[in-house]
Amino acid sequence: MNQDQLKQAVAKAAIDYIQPKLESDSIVGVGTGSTANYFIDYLADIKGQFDGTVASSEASAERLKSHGIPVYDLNAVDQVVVYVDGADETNPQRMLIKGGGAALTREKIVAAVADEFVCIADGSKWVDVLGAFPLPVEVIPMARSHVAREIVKLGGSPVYREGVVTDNGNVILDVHDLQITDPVDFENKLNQIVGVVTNGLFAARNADVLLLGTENGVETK
Ligand SMILES: O=C[C@H](O)[C@H](O)[C@H](O)COP(=O)(O)O
Repeated sequence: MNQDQLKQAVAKAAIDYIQPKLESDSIVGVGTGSTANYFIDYLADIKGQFDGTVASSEASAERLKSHGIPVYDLNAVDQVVVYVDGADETNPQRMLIKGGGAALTREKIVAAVADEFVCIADGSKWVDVLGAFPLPVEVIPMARSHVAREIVKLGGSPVYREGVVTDNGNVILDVHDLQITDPVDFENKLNQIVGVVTNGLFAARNADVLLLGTENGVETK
């Protein structure tokens, strides 16, 4: 199977995983990216088995609405029963790097609210040590140079993602040359830099379940 087929396989597996947990008043958290897009398309097949969704990006909200799936403001819901999203990297502890599509902050918010976080990823995302994928950091625009200098002090090489503005009106620095041996510590250190909104490490709040697409099928980690 190619990478696209693996993404479809894990998206379908996520539907099978969440379906028994859904009730007529359930709210499903929906992530962002190409794998999440497959999940959205499969979710359309079971609409009516849950109330609606909250989305981690404007793009996902639009895709959900195009399928006739209700999308709620997160402030208007009491509970998100499950959050399903892709990742750019995952380690064996289900700690993740996310934000390749610049949606990391809203993704982290929905993940924080959700009772359960199900990550769906093709096998190319599996690593022993996080950091080969440049770590996205969302930054308030006026703090960009300050944050970049502070990241250099932490041993990273920040690169401004030209032309990208997040759904929150901010910019992204992608941090290269990392080998993140203590993800919770590094996530916290980055978040303490003034001007950082958040970073793409999902370590303090890792995924509860990982559905990993491999040549041998979808493995549950
Ligand atoms: O900001 C984007 C998200 O974190 C995505 O979940 C991540 O980049 C993975 O995207 P894809 O499923 O397209 O590989």
